[in-house]
Amino acid sequence: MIGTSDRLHLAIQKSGRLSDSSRALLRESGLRIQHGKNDLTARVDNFPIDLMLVRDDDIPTFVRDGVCEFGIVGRNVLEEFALGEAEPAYEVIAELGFGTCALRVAAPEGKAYDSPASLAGERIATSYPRLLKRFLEENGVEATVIEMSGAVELAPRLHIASYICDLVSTGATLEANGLHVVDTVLESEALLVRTLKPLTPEKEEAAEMLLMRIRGVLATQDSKYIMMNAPEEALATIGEILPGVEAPTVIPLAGRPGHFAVHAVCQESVFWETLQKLKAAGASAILVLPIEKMMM
Ligand SMILES: Nc1ncnc2c1ncn2[C@@H]1O[C@H](COP(=O)(O)OP(=O)(O)OP(=O)(O)O)[C@@H](O)[C@H]1O
Ligand SMILES: O=P(O)(O)OC[C@H]1O[C@H](OP(=O)(O)OP(=O)(O)O)[C@H](O)[C@@H]1O
Ligand SMILES: [Mg+2]
Repeated sequence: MIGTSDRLHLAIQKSGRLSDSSRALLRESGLRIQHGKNDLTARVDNFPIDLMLVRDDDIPTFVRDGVCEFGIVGRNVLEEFALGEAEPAYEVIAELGFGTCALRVAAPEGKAYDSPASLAGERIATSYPRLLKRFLEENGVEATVIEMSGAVELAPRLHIASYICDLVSTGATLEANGLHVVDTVLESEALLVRTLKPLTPEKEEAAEMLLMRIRGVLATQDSKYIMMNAPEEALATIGEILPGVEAPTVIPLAGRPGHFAVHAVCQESVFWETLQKLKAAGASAILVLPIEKMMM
């Protein structure tokens, strides 16, 4: 019997860009999320885990201190935090494929930029001072970093800074503010992180079960089950075309000597071009099916 103290704690963003996808990933991993008496925690009724619904900035601290054994947070927030720490504070368990964005340097239209050297002596506004300072240091550039907690895109117009360093996804915010990308400081996506503090055996067991399920969900996201029929002479070529397949299953077709059914799990995207190549190689009746669950 698992008691309350043996429940894991997973910190996710309460409300913002990562919230919906974080919850969706947990739901797909089979976790039934219940809302608690307040909005700051959510209990999972079929797994020994409680969710902590917090500001994303607090997640690295909670994971470092072991208050939460796990957290889902953007690489940008995590690395900015880590640069202020003397020792490693967490382990990255998985890249989650959502919250994709990049920390980029941008300049007003018409402002010249050839290389990081163009930033020398300039003022750059950002909410990520440590990551920006590391980028400047790595490029041997001295510039003034102006820290802002938000609305960084306004800095050039307010004459606070001549460049900005902020998160960009579609680029629409930059464009709306008359700015364009000139360089990249960090590519980011949501990460699952784990504390380095040791867990009790009960928590360790639950943690391993959770990770196996999350890895299974991530593995199915790009994977497809592919089936086709093919003559024997086409089998070798088909094996080379199938993306991300180590060993397809090859089964003789009843009543059709020399013909086989080929089944395989493709762990990479299957494009129309792949199907056309398979057909040209001699495959027929090609089916591509989604995979609902997977445990490796
Ligand atoms: N435009 C974007 N597209 C995709 N992902 C983004 C984008 N902007 C930010 N992100 C990612 O989502 C994370 C959360 O972004 P959000 O804007 O919701 O944070 P926030 O305003 O700091 O929220 P909080 O209130 O939790 O502090 C970012 O740290 C980053 O990893
Ligand atoms: O390139 P885009 O697709 O336009 O996205 C970039 C914007 O998204 C983020 O802000 P967000 O909208 O999350 O608001 P926030 O600054 O209040 O966190 C980021 O700080 C940029 O302002
Ligand atoms: Mg935040």
